[in-house]
Amino acid sequence: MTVLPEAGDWRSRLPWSEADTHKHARGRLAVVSGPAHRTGAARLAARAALRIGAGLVRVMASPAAIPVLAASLEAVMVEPFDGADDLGHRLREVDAVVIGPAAGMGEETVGNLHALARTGAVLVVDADALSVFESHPDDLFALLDRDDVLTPHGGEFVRLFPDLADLPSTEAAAQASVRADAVVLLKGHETVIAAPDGRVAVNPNGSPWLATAGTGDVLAGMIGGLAAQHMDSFDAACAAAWIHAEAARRFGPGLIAEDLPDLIPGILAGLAPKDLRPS
Ligand SMILES: NC(=O)C1=CN([C@@H]2O[C@H](COP(=O)(O)OP(=O)(O)OC[C@H]3O[C@@H](n4cnc5c(N)ncnc54)[C@H](OP(=O)(O)O)[C@@H]3O)[C@@H](O)[C@H]2O)[C@@H](O)CC1
Ligand SMILES: Nc1ncnc2c1ncn2[C@@H]1O[C@H](COP(=O)(O)OP(=O)(O)O)[C@@H](O)[C@H]1O
Repeated sequence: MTVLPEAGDWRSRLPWSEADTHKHARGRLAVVSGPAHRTGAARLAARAALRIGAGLVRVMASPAAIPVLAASLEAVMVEPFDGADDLGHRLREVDAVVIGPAAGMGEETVGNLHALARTGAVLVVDADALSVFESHPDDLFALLDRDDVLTPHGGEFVRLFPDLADLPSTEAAAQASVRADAVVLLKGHETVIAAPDGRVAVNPNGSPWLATAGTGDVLAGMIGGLAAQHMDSFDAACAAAWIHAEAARRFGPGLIAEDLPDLIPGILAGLAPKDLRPS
């Protein structure tokens, strides 16, 4: 088991911009939104993904949700889709997708995940897109590639891996990752990240200020944003967990999820190579 040091092994693998880059090359991420009255979670994830460096971020939504999203997003783009096949078609050239935050517990979420699995993008699967598979978790695992990332909190973990839930969290995450054949980030006061090749890390800087609604949605966006920049998925999950907790630690009392994305640049500035730091 590897316990991450303060700015762990992933630090040297953070995706810093090349001089000749452009927004498409910096990484294209999509976030699938919930319906019109449940768009906040996708917006949190999308903003976090931009702040962590993805070059181009789109929120995909039903036509009814578009006016709500368009009224509250600027740099994040908004795009309607009409059913799962259309979603998969529109996202055939993205690098990573976040699905689950407030996505809904219906067959629509299952269908969307099936379509996204065919795109080849790295999938960050969170919240409802995990819980909807409670009675048939193997169907979810069959859709995943090894570089996809599952991000359950404790309640979601029990739904997918009921027989592992009483194990110590490192062992539980490690076994879950092998079973799902994907990266598993098990959220909690001590977040554990496991990859199917046996890597396991415990995030060292957790902050209880994160125990507030929507912070997990931000984390999903951060992982997606790093994966979209072609960072290895396990490293992306480790880096995102550390930066996320560091943001909460620096902000302290009164933190709400909306605060987190705008704290990311200051943390990245401290991790950047000297020539890329703000002057
Ligand atoms: N701004 C927005 O739009 C936001 C939208 N959001 C969206 O809302 C939806 C519901 O999200 P959710 O996380 O509350 O959902 P869900 O897992 O169904 O129920 C929670 C139940 O599970 C249990 N539980 C056990 N362990 C747990 C743990 N470690 N952490 C948490 N729960 C744990 C616990 O049961 P208990 O143990 O208390 O019996 C609890 O009652 C989902 O779509 C999400 O994306 C949110 O992201 C917030 C911001
Ligand atoms: N007591 C705690 N100490 C440290 N981190 C916590 C604590 N409680 C929750 N967190 C973190 O807060 C985030 C909550 O995510 P999640 O439960 O998915 O919330 P939401 O669905 O509301 O976005 C996770 O990153 C989790 O690790």
